[in-house]
Amino acid sequence: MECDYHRRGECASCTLIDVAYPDQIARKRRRVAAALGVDEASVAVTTGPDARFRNKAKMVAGGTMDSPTLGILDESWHGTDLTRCPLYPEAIHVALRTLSRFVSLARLAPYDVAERRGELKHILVTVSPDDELMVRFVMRSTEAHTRIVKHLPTLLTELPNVRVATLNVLPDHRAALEGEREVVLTSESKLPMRLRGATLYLQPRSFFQTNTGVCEDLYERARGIVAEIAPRSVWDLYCGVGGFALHLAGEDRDVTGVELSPEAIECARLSAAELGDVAGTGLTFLSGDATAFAIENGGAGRWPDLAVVNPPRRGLGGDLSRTLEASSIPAVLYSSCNPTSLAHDLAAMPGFRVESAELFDMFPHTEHAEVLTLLRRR
Ligand SMILES: C[S@@+](CC[C@H](N)C(=O)[O-])C[C@H]1O[C@@H](n2cnc3c(N)ncnc32)[C@H](O)[C@@H]1O
Repeated sequence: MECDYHRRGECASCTLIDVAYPDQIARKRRRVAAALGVDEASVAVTTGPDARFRNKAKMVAGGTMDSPTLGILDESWHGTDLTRCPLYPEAIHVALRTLSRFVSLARLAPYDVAERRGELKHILVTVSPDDELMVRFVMRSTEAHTRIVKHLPTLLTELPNVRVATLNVLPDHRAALEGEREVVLTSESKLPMRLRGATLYLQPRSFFQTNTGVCEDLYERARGIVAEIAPRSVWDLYCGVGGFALHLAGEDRDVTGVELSPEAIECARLSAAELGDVAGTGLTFLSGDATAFAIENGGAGRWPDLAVVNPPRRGLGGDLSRTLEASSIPAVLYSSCNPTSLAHDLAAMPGFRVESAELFDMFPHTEHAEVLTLLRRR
């Protein structure tokens, strides 16, 4: 992938950009195989385009109201504009150009980290497969709320595909992406992500994979694997807005999704209700801690035929790994974005063997790897 920002030394985010794409894949495949102790040739690989694949832009605001930058800050906190970053699709490029103008129009002062002055910290843009947008202004306070609302009609005229716009409040001076409080500025608060197998809904702070195309492939592959296992009952732990569970639903199958975020569960239930109209599903979504859920239900002897797990980067951790190990669950489908924590969890689950491992390259030009691993009880 060609990138002028990288060539000029302005951005170093894509650490593998100088490695030819096939070599990047070979390198990740080797790493996954080593982490799992399997033969490299057995690790199947799914890739998508190596440019314009990112569905979410997380831009740090810099510069001034009249000449803002949306991108990153350098080591002396000066803004570097990355609005033409080749990882983003055209809809995000257009949005970022328009949003730069909006910063000036609505008089949003970029936050100056060194001086602890200003309001606008980040602009976050997510694009759906239908090219609809969620736009979020992460601000130090609600000081600019009235001005954003006043000028919002102009933004919506210039970017008619904005479905959701919000103001997120991040008051403290810390290196966080977003704060707890979200003020929704549009009549809609959810962005529909119409995938091949189901429509998922994103609320402003919901997790979603950043590569929509490869994510669809991942869910479809999980559906294929699970169809062969044909379990009657499935847990989807760390289910987010329900991607795996919704793709695994079917007649004569109970699927229970568990997720910490109540907002994500609300979205998953909405998708399930829509899917129910078509398929008549046995889908249940619960908000809570995945480990506590497994311990409580397992303690009552309610183990499923299959557990799907898709934890954050830190992995399952000792308690959940040991609970799965001690359970009577015959198979686990583990989707991991971190081969290191995956290997660590597997070490605590010696009763399972790796039946298959597949690499889904969601994050070209970086070391990150998403791995779908089917574990069967020995
Ligand atoms: C990698 S994401 C996976 C989301 C989902 N499976 C998907 O396909 O988009 C991890 C999810 O775990 C959730 N999470 C984090 N800690 C959790 C916990 N202790 N119990 C349940 N869910 C948790 C996060 O909110 C996030 O939605």
